[in-house]
Amino acid sequence: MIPFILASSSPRRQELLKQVNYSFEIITKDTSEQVQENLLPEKLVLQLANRKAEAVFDDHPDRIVLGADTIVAKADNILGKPESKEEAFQMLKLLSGCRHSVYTGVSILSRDQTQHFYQQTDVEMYELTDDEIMRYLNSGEPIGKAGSYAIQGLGAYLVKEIKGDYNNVVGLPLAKVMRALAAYSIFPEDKKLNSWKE
Ligand SMILES: Cc1cn([C@H]2C[C@H](O)[C@@H](COP(=O)(O)OP(=O)(O)OP(=O)(O)O)O2)c(=O)[nH]c1=O
Repeated sequence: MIPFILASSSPRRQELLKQVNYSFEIITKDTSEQVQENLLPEKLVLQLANRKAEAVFDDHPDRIVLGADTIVAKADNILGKPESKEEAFQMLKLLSGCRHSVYTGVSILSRDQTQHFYQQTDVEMYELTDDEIMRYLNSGEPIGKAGSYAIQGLGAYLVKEIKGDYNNVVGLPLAKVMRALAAYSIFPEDKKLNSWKE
């Protein structure tokens, strides 16, 4: 099995793919996160995911390369990763007591085929007091997380309900990704998974 390239430095994406025994190697390249204004969230994540995948694919045109991007959207507000504690506070204040959507775009490039897709998961947060937000910020967890929270960590405390794929909120719509990768015959061959045949 030839490992594919994960063009992402996100530890969450790496964990999710390890969880299902995929063989992959991580190669990343810095790309700009600048996009034109007023882009729909789904278009935005697709554009950024494709940019990340393309930058690596250009150097490795004979490989399968997967890029992804996650953002949080509430009405017209698009929330990426916070650049400061103050910005993280504002984001959580905006999300408090409301519903928002998490979008992850995925781009899988190879010489033979190209696949682009996105997934949307709707999340409702509990009403948060300023004190709760401050205590959460002090944990340091919001750094590097779209929307300033991590559902898989202490951020679980903030989330009342979700509708859709949980893994998509963490950073990768795993079911869709596995189904897309099945097209390349690189399904995990872990003996433990098919030991019932022996
Ligand atoms: C909403 C949410 C986001 N996140 C994370 C997933 C992503 O790592 C991050 C969004 O940032 P991204 O820009 O999508 O990814 P990244 O900068 O971490 O990695 P790379 O650009 O190299 O691919 O937010 C969580 O871990 N948990 C959550 O609940």
